[in-house]
Amino acid sequence: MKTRSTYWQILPYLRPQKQTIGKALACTVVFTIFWPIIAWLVGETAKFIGKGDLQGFAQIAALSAIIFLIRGTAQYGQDTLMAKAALTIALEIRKKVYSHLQSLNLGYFETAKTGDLSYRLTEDIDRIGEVVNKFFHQFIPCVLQLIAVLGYMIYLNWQLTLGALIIAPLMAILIGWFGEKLLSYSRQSQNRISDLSALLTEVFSGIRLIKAFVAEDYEIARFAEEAEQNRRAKYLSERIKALQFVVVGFLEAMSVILLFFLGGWQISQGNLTGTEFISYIAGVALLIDPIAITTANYGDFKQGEASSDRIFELLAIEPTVVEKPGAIELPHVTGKVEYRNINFAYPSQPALDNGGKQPQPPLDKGGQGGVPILQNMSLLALPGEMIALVGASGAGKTTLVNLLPRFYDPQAGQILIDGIDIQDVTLNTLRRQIGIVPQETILFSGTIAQNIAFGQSYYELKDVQKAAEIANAHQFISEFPDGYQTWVGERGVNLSGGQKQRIAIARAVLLAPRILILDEATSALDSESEGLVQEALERLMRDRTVFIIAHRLATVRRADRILVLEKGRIVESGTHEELLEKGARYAGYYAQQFS
Ligand SMILES: Nc1ncnc2c1ncn2[C@@H]1O[C@H](COP(=O)(O)OP(=O)(O)OP(=O)(O)O)[C@@H](O)[C@H]1O
Repeated sequence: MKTRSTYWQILPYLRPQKQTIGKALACTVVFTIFWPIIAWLVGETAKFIGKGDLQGFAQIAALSAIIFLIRGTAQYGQDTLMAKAALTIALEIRKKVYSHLQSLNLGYFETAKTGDLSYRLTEDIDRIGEVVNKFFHQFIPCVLQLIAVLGYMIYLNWQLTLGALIIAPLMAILIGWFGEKLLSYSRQSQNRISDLSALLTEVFSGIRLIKAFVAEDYEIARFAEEAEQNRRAKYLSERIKALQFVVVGFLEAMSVILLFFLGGWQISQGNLTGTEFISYIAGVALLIDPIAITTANYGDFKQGEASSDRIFELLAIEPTVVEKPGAIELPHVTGKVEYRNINFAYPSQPALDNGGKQPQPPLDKGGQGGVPILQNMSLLALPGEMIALVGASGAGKTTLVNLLPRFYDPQAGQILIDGIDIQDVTLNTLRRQIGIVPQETILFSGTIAQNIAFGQSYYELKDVQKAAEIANAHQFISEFPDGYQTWVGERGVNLSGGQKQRIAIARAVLLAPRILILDEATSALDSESEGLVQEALERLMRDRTVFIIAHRLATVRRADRILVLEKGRIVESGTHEELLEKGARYAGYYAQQFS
């Protein structure tokens, strides 16, 4: 059961805006004070017109002009100040959610749907901004207007007002019921949109595969099904909204009829004059808008609560890889790496709930992982040593190297670099000393130079160029008309697999880490490209401690040590010659590849 609305969690974001909100509310108060005055003006105008007193009417008209000018100025202040506060609050929440996501560990993103995350970061946060805006900019002014106008009506004739308000509790109950319905349908509808957005991200990033497998029709059907679910959920919430307007409108009309009846009766009893009744009716007319707006607001707030739930659910997920308090900076290392009795299992991951009702419990802190992946793993890599990891798919090679930059933490054991436990150092200083060249190079939107200097806020172009030269990338980059300023990534220039890899190598060269993790590409490159990549890798690896997930025999052969992994254990270790001589697993792989 949900106990407290997640809206309360917006409060800390409101605090820094309290001055702006305060000024906006001051404008609102000025604006509101004029409502009963307007009702009074209507009565007075009717009186002067009824008497044919044009001079009196002219005075009232001049007064009205002044009143509307002041009121307009207050309204402008209220609108702009509130928009400013709401947009800033949305911006702060967006920045907070984004930096929170960046702090989550890699494992989280392996299960999260990227489309869903981007929906939360865009649409859901916008909706929270709208709720804040509407709350201060519409809801509070309307409530104040209701209070001011009702006060004036009670002052004119309390019996009449009591009669008009008889229907109010019934309305409140109905509005509450509609609100709950709307909240539930909005949650469904928002989750559906997230699903749709997740599906689109998946489809467009895998479009090549879809075409290769002629899966277009299948994907169209899948999209149509998701889009239909989305339409259905949205339609249900629109139907509830429409019904709400009809029911509330009907009750409003009934209360007006009742009012006229009671008004006539009060006039006949001599308790009310005709002019007062006109002012009174003007007051009633002034109530209609705020009632309609607050009713609609209530629906909006309930819909917005689903977005708020989804945002604070994200913020409640705790990163599992965190720095210790008082973590030290890892000094410049020589590159000695030691794994001591490491046990590791991937933590069981709760994905974000699509029902959206409850914030998810934080990810487990690594204690109760699932199937053991690495078992009692120990190894020592000396500075400058090149260690090749080989083994069947799923043996745990990637997992082993992923523990070094602390993408995950092991459940037991220690990893030391130059004798310092990596748990004791800051993540930045640890990761900056480990270069990674992944199997598949990701290029971000930006220039080639920015991509090579990725993650560095300041860089010299000459250093980038030098890195590119070492990585055998300078020549092809220079052939582009814009050279290093050529735009890559989305909607940028297309680079071949080999060119991308050389950019990734240049990245690592520029970083100049003492420790290097290479996941050798398995995709076939043309022989020229392969030669250039290989040469670039050789230069990159020189004098560094290298862990290489090796697929090419050439690499394996020249490694200082080859570790053969099987089911999370090192089952063989030695040089190429030693392992061949042993005639066991490695020799088997070798024979298999050559045959
Ligand atoms: N994020 C993850 N969550 C849960 N299990 C995972 C995750 N990543 C890998 N695994 C599992 O861990 C085991 C080891 O995977 P790992 O990627 O380390 O193997 P590998 O030897 O590098 O394989 P390959 O050569 O195919 O890349 C596999 O059974 C895999 O299914």
